[in-house]
Amino acid sequence: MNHRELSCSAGGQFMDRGRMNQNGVVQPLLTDLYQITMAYAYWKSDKTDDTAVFDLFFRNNPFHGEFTIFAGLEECLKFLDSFHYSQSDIEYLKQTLPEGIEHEFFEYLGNLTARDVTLYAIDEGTVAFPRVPIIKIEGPLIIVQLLETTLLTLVNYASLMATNAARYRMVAGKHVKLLEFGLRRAQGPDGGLSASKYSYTGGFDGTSNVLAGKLFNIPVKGTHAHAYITSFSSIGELKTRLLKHKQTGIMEDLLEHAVRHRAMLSHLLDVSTEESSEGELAAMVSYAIAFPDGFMALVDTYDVKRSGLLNFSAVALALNDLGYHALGIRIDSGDLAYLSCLARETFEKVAERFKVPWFNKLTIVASNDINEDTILSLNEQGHKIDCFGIGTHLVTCQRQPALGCVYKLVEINGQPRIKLSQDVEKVTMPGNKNAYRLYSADGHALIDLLQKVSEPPPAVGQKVLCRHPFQESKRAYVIPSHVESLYKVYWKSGKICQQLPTLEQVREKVQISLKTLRNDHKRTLNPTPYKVAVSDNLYNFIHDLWLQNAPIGELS
Ligand SMILES: Nc1ncnc2c1ncn2[C@@H]1O[C@H](COP(=O)(O)OP(=O)(O)OP(=O)(O)O)[C@@H](O)[C@H]1O
Ligand SMILES: O=P(O)(O)OC[C@H]1O[C@H](OP(=O)(O)OP(=O)(O)O)[C@H](O)[C@@H]1O
Ligand SMILES: O=C(O)c1cccnc1
Ligand SMILES: [Mg+2]
Repeated sequence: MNHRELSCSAGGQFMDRGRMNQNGVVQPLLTDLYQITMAYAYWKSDKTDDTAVFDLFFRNNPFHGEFTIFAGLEECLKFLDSFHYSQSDIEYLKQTLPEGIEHEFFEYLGNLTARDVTLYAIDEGTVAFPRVPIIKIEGPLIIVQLLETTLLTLVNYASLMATNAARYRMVAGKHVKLLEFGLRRAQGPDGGLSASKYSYTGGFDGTSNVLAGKLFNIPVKGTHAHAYITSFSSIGELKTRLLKHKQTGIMEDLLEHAVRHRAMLSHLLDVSTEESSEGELAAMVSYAIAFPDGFMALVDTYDVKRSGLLNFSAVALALNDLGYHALGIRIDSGDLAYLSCLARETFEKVAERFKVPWFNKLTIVASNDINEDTILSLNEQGHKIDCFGIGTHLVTCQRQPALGCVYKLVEINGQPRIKLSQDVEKVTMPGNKNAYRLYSADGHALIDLLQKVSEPPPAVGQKVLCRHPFQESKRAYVIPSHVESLYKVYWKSGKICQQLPTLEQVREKVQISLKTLRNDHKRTLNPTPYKVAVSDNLYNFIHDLWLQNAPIGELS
């Protein structure tokens, strides 16, 4: 993989070309061959001056949900900014495209940029709904066609991942920490980086992925693996037992403190020291010496109750003697509800007996194949987990591995285009459209409305007829208390023309935008679909065009 310039852009300011760093794999050849063969055929048929409008949208929300978080916009803009076929790209295409391609076409490709393209989009981090284009792109037909696959790959997984993360955040509640641990299981290195970035956007608090931390300025967090515990089998293996007292600076034997506390704890917790693992104790002592201010230990390697909690508490009390406060534990197997409650009870007993009130507040991290349903079930059972570490099912989007965003031609040279289908849901909405979100007086989003660009926007306090795009009898009057025009011009005349938010700001936007959705649209089981409508004018326009384009069959 050729990551030429893996780097995140610093957001928050207008970006100029010099600052436009992008994952090096995102380049014009990261596309399907058919975009380039079509480009040649368009060029041959003298369509270089044709202008087109394409809509980028999805038809169904993922994960049996009724909302999607739009993400990936900043990467699309960086791609437009850097769009240019290099000399070696052109050489490769010369060898790869069928023989007989006129050399002037390669010259044309070599001079192509996205300067004449205009891109409209909904803000990144906003909730979005089926059939409402999240990006609308206008410009010379050939260039806007060539952008299709790359824009889709930049938006599809990003939005899927941000939506998945937002759903985990909703079920976990706002007080529980969520960490993304998925790199080892992700769809390759680039998938892993995107997963870390967009799970943060969706509401995770950090990642274990160090490169993602560096590139995107996401908090990086972590504990340790079972290997660390199992690499020790006895206290005799400890090469050092000494740790400096935090306040006095005097070196003390941490192991000696831990062994003394362990003996006392074994009565309090009713666990025999013989049953517990000496290797685990040695591993924890050595880890505590390495990170006296950040001691967080895995307690499930042998037995949480009979070994892990006893050893952890002994080492944490030993650290306390030397002026340090441990952070907590991680549980990575077994019944996470039961074991987290057991751990909290243990900490409460220790807090009381040893007069260390902060022991009550030790962090309990849980991991091991966690998904949305596990969290819901743990919530029902009652648990004392403060932080979930989630890998596989988050990053692979277990419940639905792809979002079906598509990119469809809706207008060419000012003339609308419609794609018909036996499946009504797949018929495209023709023409250049604007999108509005209408809000009720209590601040909730009521409906998204698509109109032809020539129509005046809906006005606050005025009745608007909102029609189902395909079912004639489904319509409703809406009197909005607030009207939001969903599109902003993000790219025009070769420049990004909005101040781009930082990743942090996009992450905040996700939560703000989700708050505007009624709870029944967000519930996990059978959520209510959010309404997406068209104006009466657009309804008639679509259906007239449909009749003009659908052949009339003949029965014989
Ligand atoms: N209280 C609980 N309620 C519902 N699901 C749970 C609960 N505790 C754990 N789980 C989930 O149950 C599954 C248990 O996984 P598994 O059967 O592999 O057991 P394990 O504890 O990992 O076993 P091992 O000790 O062999 O590693 C995980 O997906 C975990 O997230
Ligand atoms: O379970 P996930 O949601 O994917 O979270 C990440 C997992 O990765 C680590 O162990 P790994 O799975 O590599 O090994 P183990 O489960 O066999 O200990 C960690 O201990 C978690 O269990
Ligand atoms: O830091 C951790 O605990 C971690 C990181 C990656 C995978 N599993 C756990
Ligand atoms: Mg595992």
